[in-house]
Amino acid sequence: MAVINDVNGSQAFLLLSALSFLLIAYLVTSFVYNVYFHPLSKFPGPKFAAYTRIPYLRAQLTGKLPHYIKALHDQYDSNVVRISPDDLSFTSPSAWNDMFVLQRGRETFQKDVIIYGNPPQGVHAVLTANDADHVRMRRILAHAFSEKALKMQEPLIQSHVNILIDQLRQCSITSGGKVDVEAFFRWATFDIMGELAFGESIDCLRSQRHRQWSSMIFDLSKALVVMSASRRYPWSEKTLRHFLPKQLMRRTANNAKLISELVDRRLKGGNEKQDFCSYILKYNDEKGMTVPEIKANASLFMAAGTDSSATILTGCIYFLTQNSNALKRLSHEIRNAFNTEEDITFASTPKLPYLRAVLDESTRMYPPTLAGQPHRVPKGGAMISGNWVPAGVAVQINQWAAYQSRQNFVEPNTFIPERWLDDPRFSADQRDVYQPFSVGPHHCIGRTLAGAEMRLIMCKILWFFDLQASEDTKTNWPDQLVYLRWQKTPLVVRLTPREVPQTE
Ligand code: HEM
Repeated sequence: MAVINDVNGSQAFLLLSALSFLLIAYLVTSFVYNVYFHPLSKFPGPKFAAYTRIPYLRAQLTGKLPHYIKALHDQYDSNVVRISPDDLSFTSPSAWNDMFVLQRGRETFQKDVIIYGNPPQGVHAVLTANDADHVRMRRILAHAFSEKALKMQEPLIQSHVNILIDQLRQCSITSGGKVDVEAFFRWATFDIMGELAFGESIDCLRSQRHRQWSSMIFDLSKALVVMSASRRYPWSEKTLRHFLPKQLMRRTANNAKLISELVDRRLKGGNEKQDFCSYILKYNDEKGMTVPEIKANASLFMAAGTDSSATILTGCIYFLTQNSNALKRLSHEIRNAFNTEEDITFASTPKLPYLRAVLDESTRMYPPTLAGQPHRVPKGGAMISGNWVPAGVAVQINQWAAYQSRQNFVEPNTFIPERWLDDPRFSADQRDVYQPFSVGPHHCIGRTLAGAEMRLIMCKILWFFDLQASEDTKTNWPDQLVYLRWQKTPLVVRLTPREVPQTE
């Protein structure tokens, strides 16, 4: 009996030893291959990141992905780094065109489905649609985002900006001047986009009813990051889904239902409003969009067209409160450009050069789009910024890392609007790398709208109020985690209503 046990024991020992040996051999071989022989081994980056995705996933799940990518670009002093076994990050200006602009004879770079995932109910909006569907949807949507449409939409947007100003005034009176502008900008941009996407107000500024919707975006983007990390491994996607907060999942489902009802109501409502649907209905022919696609796009507008502008506006207020010269110069420019409030319009505000510089510099310091837009290199490979990259590799441009790079900007970590005004101190700035709205066929369709909205809001705020930091303004406010978007915390500043010239 003892002999049999000994034989079994030694067989088990041999088996275990063989398995351990195979495992070690596999780990060593894959390390040596990934680090020294992989087609990406020529790119700079840490050996551990070349070997395993663990550092990337850790950064992603702890809300520090842009920080991780920026640190690697700084450490290797390079505008291309290998951030995981098959991911490259670029911060060079030419990478934008090389990746996103159509090139004859080359297939397009496709969005990395591991990151973007598949849409609920399988209906894609314009952002993730395949090339043919993208062209079809974009053709219809272009009418709703044209200069002409924007002109017609101005009264709607002005009315919401006026509500914002009234609400800020009331809040500043009741709270001794202290106002959390982060919340107000989020509510205002939701109200404006609700009006344009559904033809009715979500009314976050005046009522509590839908405010939860606007604050939910932060939790939702965390959940999206967890899901996208989990898609890396087939076993983890289904498992991790069970750990997402049930309340968030319930609220997301309720939201989707609400969006669907709002679109249904709008589609029944005819064509007299100046919102997006009026254009979609007018130009929707047999090659147009289906109702589920209209709903998917309405949902995208609420996600893409609200927090992005609100982030730049909040960042802009923060940087102005920390830079008294810039605040003084901008207040002076705005208050001298107009005679009365009525002069502040979509047509007049682009004429203010310092305002443009302040908004660009706020966007450079605190860009709202932080996902890096990971895309896969198409069949046949591609040249990106002078580097040959094989097919299938995931490539991205992380805007924050690119804008904070000393290879691209002089004094990159300092807020200096003058750099956008041809100040010779900044002649070495690589301004071409600054593409907050991306380039190519998928560039932001709401770019003109966002610019008009942000200029209007900034002008009206500095027209009606004196702005100052308050004792509650955190001086390190932008030190925030990132889950696709900055996880913004309240920004409490002092707004004091000022005497303004009255309309005759
Ligand atoms: C300052 C504010 C904004 C910034 C910085 C911004 C930035 C961007 C960027 C970088 C993209 C490309 C995303 C990608 O390819 O993965 C994009 C796409 C898009 N944006 Fe914006 N956006 C802003 C405001 C808006 C607004 C107000 C709307 C209005 C609804 C909007 C609607 C869209 C849509 C629909 C797309 C997808 C376009 C396509 O795939 O063809 N954005 N935006």
